[in-house]
Amino acid sequence: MFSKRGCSHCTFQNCPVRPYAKRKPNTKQADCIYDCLDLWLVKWAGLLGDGHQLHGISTFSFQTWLSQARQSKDYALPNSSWSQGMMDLYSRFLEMCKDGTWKRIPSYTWLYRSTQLNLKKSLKLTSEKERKETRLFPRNMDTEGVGFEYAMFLNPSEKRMVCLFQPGPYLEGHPGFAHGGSTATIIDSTIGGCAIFVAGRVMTANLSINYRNPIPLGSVVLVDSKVDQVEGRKVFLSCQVRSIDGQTLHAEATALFIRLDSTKSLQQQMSSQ
Ligand SMILES: CCCCCCCC(=O)SCCNC(=O)CCNC(=O)[C@H](O)C(C)(C)COP(=O)(O)OP(=O)(O)OC[C@H]1O[C@@H](n2cnc3c(N)ncnc32)[C@H](O)[C@@H]1OP(=O)(O)O
Repeated sequence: MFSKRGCSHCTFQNCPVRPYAKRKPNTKQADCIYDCLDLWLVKWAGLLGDGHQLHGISTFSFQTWLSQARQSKDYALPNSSWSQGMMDLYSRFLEMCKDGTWKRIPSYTWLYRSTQLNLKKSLKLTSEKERKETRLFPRNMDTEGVGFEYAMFLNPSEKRMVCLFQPGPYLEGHPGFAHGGSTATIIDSTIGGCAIFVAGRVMTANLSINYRNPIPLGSVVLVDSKVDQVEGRKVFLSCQVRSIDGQTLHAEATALFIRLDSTKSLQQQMSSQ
């Protein structure tokens, strides 16, 4: 994707602009760099194939591309902030995906894109514009490694979802340890993801957590959740948070999720309460 030579027009190193990209007549070098960055975002977001020319890209607003790029970026892929422990665990689960037992769950800045549920018609809580301006809470930081670094894997036959979680320095509670609220967030997200795959549109009605041992910032823990029972619209789940070696139990939780009324939009559901 990247031209090793850099852009012949703006000299931006590692510029993705291909040799075929033509600098528009009378374009200043700074403008050219801006075009190149726009194109880089387009490429990064996988929004255009190789045959597309630079020409015309600059007519799109940078903010629009940034928003689309964010929504299209899969945040559950390894990045340079992942520790060796995180990488090893990730590789272990990827290996288990090969026979189809486990599935890697991509993660975007919008929940329902992550869960691949087609809820476009029923989810009318936010307009398209509002949706672009909101972000899934655990994916609200762009800088890699400072907040929630996590990747989830689903075992559909066991109705089980695991989450590899590496809390960064912005999640600090007591010095050096993850804030209990961040632990609750990752538990809720993991259990919630599991409930969504089993029951569709759900919301957390109850989440009960026992904190057993603090989680050091930068360490890697495994959040392991499963569906225990489904009774009508109620989905009961449980979860344990353990160190990679399984020796330390950091937290355990139980939760109740309620499947939302499928005949109503989320907005109708909310306004009827
Ligand atoms: C991958 C990332 C995943 C991210 C997941 C994130 C999940 C979240 O954070 S969701 C946000 C936090 N949750 C909320 O804001 C939910 C707020 N609560 C609500 O909106 C509603 O109370 C809601 C939707 C849960 C239930 O409302 P409603 O659909 O009207 O159900 P309702 O008729 O009251 O109750 C249905 C049944 O559940 C039971 N129930 C409802 N709430 C509870 C509760 N807290 N405890 C025990 N039972 C309950 C009721 O007693 C009833 O039981 P039964 O059928 O036996 O009489």
